[in-house]
Amino acid sequence: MSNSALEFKDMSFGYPYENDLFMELNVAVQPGEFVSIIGASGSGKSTLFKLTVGLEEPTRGSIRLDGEKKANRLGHVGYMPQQDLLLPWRSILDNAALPLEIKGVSKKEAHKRIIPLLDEFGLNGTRDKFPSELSGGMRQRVSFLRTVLSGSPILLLDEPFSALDAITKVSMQEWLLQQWEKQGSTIIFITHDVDEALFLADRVFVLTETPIKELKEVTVPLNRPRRLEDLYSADLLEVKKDLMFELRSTIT
Ligand SMILES: Nc1ncnc2c1ncn2[C@@H]1O[C@H](COP(=O)(O)OP(=O)(O)OP(=O)(O)O)[C@@H](O)[C@H]1O
Repeated sequence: MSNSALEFKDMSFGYPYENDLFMELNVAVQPGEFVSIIGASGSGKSTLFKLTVGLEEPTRGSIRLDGEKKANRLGHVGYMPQQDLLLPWRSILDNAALPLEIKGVSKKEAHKRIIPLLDEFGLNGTRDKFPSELSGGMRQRVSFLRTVLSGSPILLLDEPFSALDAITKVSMQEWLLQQWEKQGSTIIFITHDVDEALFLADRVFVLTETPIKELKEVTVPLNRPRRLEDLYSADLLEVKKDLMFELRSTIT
């Protein structure tokens, strides 16, 4: 059996002078899986990401990527934030080139690698434009391309579509699923939106009580490729109802 892409093993963590937020948590995400994480504000979603990338370290237990405790997890995990963080003075091509340039690849070589990808990522005709000339959805495509170019097999996406309007959001979700199927990466996706969590993921992890000793887990009863109308199937509505009740019970 292959190693888990990401594994928390008996992992405990609390901020200094605070009670533990996670207590002996055991979670494993398999290679190529799409997992959503959902939870109320303050439930620990961002902290879970900070632990995964190594910005925080567990107080007990371990975090493994591909079966190994890595000293520098930041270099092994791609991160896509809610805001696109594109540099306004750089063209789209130069923005996309940034992760390669940081790794020491020359600008010319980076451009050579990226130009064919622009088309693949639905960014045809944008290479010489600047971020301010692109819609929010297009900017997030560039941001995702940049995350993929980090070369990491595991991608952490932190509410990447929460600032988009409802229609753009749905088309970006469909687009993301196509990209994920093509790339074969492992994706962990934080969201506040139950429909989004269910539409995208194989499994949804729900952050409920604190300290978190286990993640409540829901397997999404949908086949792939996903279709928008699947969100209205009877099985899914039942799961959605349970998730909504679960989340509501966490809000005091
Ligand atoms: N640097 C810190 N020092 C101390 N406590 C912190 C720190 N960062 C977060 N916390 C606390 O840890 C808990 C979890 O915070 P976290 O940001 O992980 O939640 P979240 O689920 O991502 O919330 P949101 O959805 O609002 O982003 C909260 O009670 C928060 O106040």
